[in-house]
Amino acid sequence: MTSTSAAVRLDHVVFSYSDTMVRFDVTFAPGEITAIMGPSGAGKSTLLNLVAGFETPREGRVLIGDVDVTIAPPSERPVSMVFQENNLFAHLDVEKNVGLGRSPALSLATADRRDVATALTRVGLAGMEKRLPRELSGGERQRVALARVLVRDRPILLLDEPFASLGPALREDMLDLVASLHAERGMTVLFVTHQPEDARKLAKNMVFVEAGTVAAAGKTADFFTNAGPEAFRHYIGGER
Ligand SMILES: Nc1ncnc2c1ncn2[C@@H]1O[C@H](COP(=O)(O)OP(=O)(O)OP(=O)(O)O)[C@@H](O)[C@H]1O
Repeated sequence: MTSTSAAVRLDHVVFSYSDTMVRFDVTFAPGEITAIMGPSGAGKSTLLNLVAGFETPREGRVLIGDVDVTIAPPSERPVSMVFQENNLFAHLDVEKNVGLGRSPALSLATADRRDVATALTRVGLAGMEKRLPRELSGGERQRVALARVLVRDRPILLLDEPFASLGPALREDMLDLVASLHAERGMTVLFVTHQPEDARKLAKNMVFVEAGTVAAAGKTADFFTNAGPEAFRHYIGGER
């Protein structure tokens, strides 16, 4: 059940939308959680989309472990992703939404169904198998998305502000859940968040993105000292 962790590298990547250009040259440590922070519009989601394969670089390479995935379609990358919302198919019940992590056609063998049940129990949703997404709270929906991550069992997990719309207590619970799943599976996690406390609590490493590039990278603990990167201190100061 354990995913093999792998480093994620954006090697001199250049990408542009019509009027925005990003340049990323950065490595994410294998098996560790890295928080990605930075101002709105800085390019954090774009970075995750380049790793997931929803966007393709104009120059440079995307590497997962030793494998060059620069032009691989999303379905061929060893990656799971959880967004702020809309992770689930509205017309499919909880069990099927999780089962999709194992089989896009939902052709599930007995062992797959057992893994789905185990994952739902693991995230605290046993008994809710037949509910539709609209019959769940926001936190429960994100738990379903995490259960799908478990049955998908890929070595890379991309989290794009997954708990931003939850209240503080619930967010705390979800951070604990991610921390324990990471302790079990050891996947490489890239975690975009606007909350400094989330980064402090969960992430060993920090990447600070500003104006389409990595302005600073290092240990999270170092970022929060007086000697932390000035751009980051300025950003945190402005957020408070
Ligand atoms: N599909 C798109 N087409 C054109 N421009 C886009 C597209 N997606 C993002 N952009 C632009 O690219 C830049 C980076 O956007 P991105 O979503 O990566 O920022 P972000 O750091 O994740 O922001 P936020 O914290 O607000 O989510 C922004 O200027 C944005 O307007």
